[in-house]
Amino acid sequence: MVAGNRPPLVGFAGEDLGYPRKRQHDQVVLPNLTLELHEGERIALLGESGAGKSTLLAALRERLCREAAWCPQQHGLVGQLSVYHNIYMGRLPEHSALANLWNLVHPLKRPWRDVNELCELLGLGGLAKRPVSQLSGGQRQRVAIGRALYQQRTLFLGDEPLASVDPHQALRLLALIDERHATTVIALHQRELALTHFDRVWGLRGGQLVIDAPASELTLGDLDALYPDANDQVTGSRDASNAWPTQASDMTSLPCSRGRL
Ligand SMILES: Nc1ncnc2c1ncn2[C@@H]1O[C@H](COP(=O)(O)OP(=O)(O)OP(=O)(O)O)[C@@H](O)[C@H]1O
Repeated sequence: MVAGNRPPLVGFAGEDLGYPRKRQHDQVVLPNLTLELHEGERIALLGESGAGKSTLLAALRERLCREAAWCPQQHGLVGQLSVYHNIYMGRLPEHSALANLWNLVHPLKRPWRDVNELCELLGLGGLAKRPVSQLSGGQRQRVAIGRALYQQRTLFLGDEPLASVDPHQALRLLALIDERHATTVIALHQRELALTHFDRVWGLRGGQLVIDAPASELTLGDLDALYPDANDQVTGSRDASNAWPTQASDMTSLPCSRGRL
């Protein structure tokens, strides 16, 4: 989407992002960062492990506060609690303490219905009562996405929310996220997906934002440059074993349906 002349939702102008340290110098991960996020943009955030994706997402989250739904890298789920209760947690602050306590034992009618509908869309139909500790990695990932969707915000920030799901599920989940959020910033490592399903790419390397460009103007080779090991891999070609479908309609396999300085 073209940002036009509208002011950004959030922007950094030559700012240092990183982590404060006691009795030492602060650790700056992304020095002198300048970027803007505009309403309606779908941003793929790429970079090798340790490049600073989580650091940037944490800074965006801090700025956007309650405007943004948040899907963390470590999921942050409570294993002993059911899928329902973990997804319900997305809106815990909206209910009274008494309602939340009651809901632990007797799920509230409307949230129970809404969460079950969401579970169907996420391919978790029939699992609402199951403890999260008894789910597969991909199912847990979908619960974490479900909890973020249940927050019902206009913005979605996700730290590798598609890391544990297969390519077909990833497309369906992305479609769900896009359907419910006007603006998204998603960290991921799937370069093809970044080019085919996002408007814009932010690429981090060596503490710098080295790519900030429309996806349509980039090639796989451009994204390879973000990864020092890329020379060992296939560049610009598609291995049939990990090729991404390009349309959500290509999918058939889903069972149902840190602080700034
Ligand atoms: N809480 C923290 N305190 C201090 N340094 C941190 C903290 N979290 C991360 N770092 C450091 O900041 C740098 C960037 O980490 P970050 O988690 O943002 O990278 P990333 O791109 O998200 O990596 P990954 O793909 O592995 O999740 C790394 O050097 C990391 O060691």
